[in-house]
Amino acid sequence: MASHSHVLDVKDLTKSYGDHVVVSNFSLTVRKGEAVALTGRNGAGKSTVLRCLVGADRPTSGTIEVLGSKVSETNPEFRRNVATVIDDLDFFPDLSVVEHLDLLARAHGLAEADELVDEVLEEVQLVPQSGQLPGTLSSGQRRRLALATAFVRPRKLLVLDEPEARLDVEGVAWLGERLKAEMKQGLAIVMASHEPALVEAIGARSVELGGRRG
Ligand SMILES: Nc1ncnc2c1ncn2[C@@H]1O[C@H](COP(=O)(O)OP(=O)(O)OP(=O)(O)O)[C@@H](O)[C@H]1O
Repeated sequence: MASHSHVLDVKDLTKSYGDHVVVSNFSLTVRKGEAVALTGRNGAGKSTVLRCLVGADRPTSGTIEVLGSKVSETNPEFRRNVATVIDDLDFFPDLSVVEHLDLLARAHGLAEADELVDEVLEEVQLVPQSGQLPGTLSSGQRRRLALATAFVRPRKLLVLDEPEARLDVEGVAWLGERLKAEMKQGLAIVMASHEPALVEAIGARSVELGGRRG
């Protein structure tokens, strides 16, 4: 698998909802250590592309491969390679912050899960909230928890939908530094973003989506 030069290879992705063509013949390749920012107005199709990349939605036509494997939410190898934060509402209501991170780190069989969870909790500044349930967190804290879930699991491609949303200024700066460090380790990133400062901070290649209105 290490021989694949592209981490992500999207060819001629088209996605329609009924008669509404949201994304038309979209192609993209992303290499190891590279970041791509999907930009474009509200409704341009950014989230639609991201959902297709992670297997949460199916393309109408076209192909998507991650390290040479077709996208499949049920393929363990695909899930080991792709970490995603496209929705921060998907938490178990009765598991605390630390329990969410523990569960993920252990489920993915990461070595030294306890240490990793402690480090990530510290980094996202949720140590004081570690025993709280997701429903009792502020919206920015929930976003930090969502980001933390991506950092306690294996990943070669990170897919993020507006990761800056609801983060304070300091949080956006932290995220930029964290993503840059991940890229140095070889992580490929695809994100949708409305925050030029973040796109610039990580040196992401901008790809504008321009679907028609309506
Ligand atoms: N399940 C669906 N059924 C019908 N139309 C949909 C569905 N999901 C998305 N769309 C439509 O697809 C278009 C693209 O939506 P998408 O969420 O991908 O845009 P976006 O670029 O991420 O926008 P934003 O910047 O507002 O997040 C919109 O016109 C939206 O209404």
